[in-house]
Amino acid sequence: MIEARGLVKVYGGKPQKYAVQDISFTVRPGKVTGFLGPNGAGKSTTMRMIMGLDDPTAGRVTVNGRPYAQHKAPLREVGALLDAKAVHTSRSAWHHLRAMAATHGIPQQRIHEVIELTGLGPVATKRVGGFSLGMGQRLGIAAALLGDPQTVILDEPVNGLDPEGVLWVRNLARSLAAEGRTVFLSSHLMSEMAQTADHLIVIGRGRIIADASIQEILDGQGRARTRVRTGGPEGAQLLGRVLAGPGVSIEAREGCLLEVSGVEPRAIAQAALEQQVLVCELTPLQASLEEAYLDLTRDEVEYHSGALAGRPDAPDDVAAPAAAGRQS
Ligand SMILES: Nc1ncnc2c1ncn2[C@@H]1O[C@H](COP(=O)(O)OP(=O)(O)OP(=O)(O)O)[C@@H](O)[C@H]1O
Repeated sequence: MIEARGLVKVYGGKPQKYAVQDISFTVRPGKVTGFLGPNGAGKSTTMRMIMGLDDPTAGRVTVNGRPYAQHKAPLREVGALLDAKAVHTSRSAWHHLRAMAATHGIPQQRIHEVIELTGLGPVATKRVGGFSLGMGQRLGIAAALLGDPQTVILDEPVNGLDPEGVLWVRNLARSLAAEGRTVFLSSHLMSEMAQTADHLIVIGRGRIIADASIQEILDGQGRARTRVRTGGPEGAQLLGRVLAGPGVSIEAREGCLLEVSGVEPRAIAQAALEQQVLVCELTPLQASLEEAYLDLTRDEVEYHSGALAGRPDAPDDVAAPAAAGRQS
């Protein structure tokens, strides 16, 4: 279990930079919790504070009831992959893990287990300097699991991995959670988190903007739309005019097809009945998770892409690709 209360991190310089601004959250055991946010949102800073690598400017964070530094055997409580490149490149994977195990009183048998678990067997005696990105990530995860910790923290674990590697990390995270461990993974990709996490904590510009299950995040968008297909274009036009009003958005897709938000499907059916408009289809559409995420973080991204920068409508445009990919 990870508990953060009133956590603040300010970096020096002028002006001072709030990397994390008064955040509180709990990461519970038995679940995969995704820590999701755009680049520069404060994910790595938060994870570094959890691991005692950065001191909070204010607030407190504990792992399994205590600050990291107060655990007698921290590697057995919490294992983390924060920077996969932070290893001696001249050492072999085996030597890297053995050095860690030796300083933490971990038996050699456990080194064999994590090498087996992470598929590093064939390269265990090779120099880490020659490792591919994927092998480096696997070694970082092996190191995180070395102490058989109750809590596992992985910062962007699928970054740079091939599809097989991504699937492997996903399955590993899920199986660790199924064993009752606390699993906390960061990512800036909703598509990845949607397939791995049970619960999401969304951060933007150092503030928590959502802390909920995936379903709750979808439900909370309030952007439910309804696809309405009428018997002919005149009916669609008439219905569009009747439904129009404050808070209602109506998009004409084709002659006979409307997408309506801000009106319940039943009220649409009622209006069609009153106007004697034949309705051939009335389908509730749910916002995609990607769309929900873009909506949540629209104002929280540090930098929009160059092509959009400077345009007054930039934040709205950022959501356009997801809107185009809406699923029914
Ligand atoms: N050592 C530092 N000194 C000054 N500013 C920093 C430092 N580390 C991080 N920051 C700033 O704090 C903010 C949060 O950074 P952080 O790395 O925690 O974000 P992140 O969500 O992990 O982003 P990314 O996905 O890009 O890694 C950013 O604006 C970053 O530039």
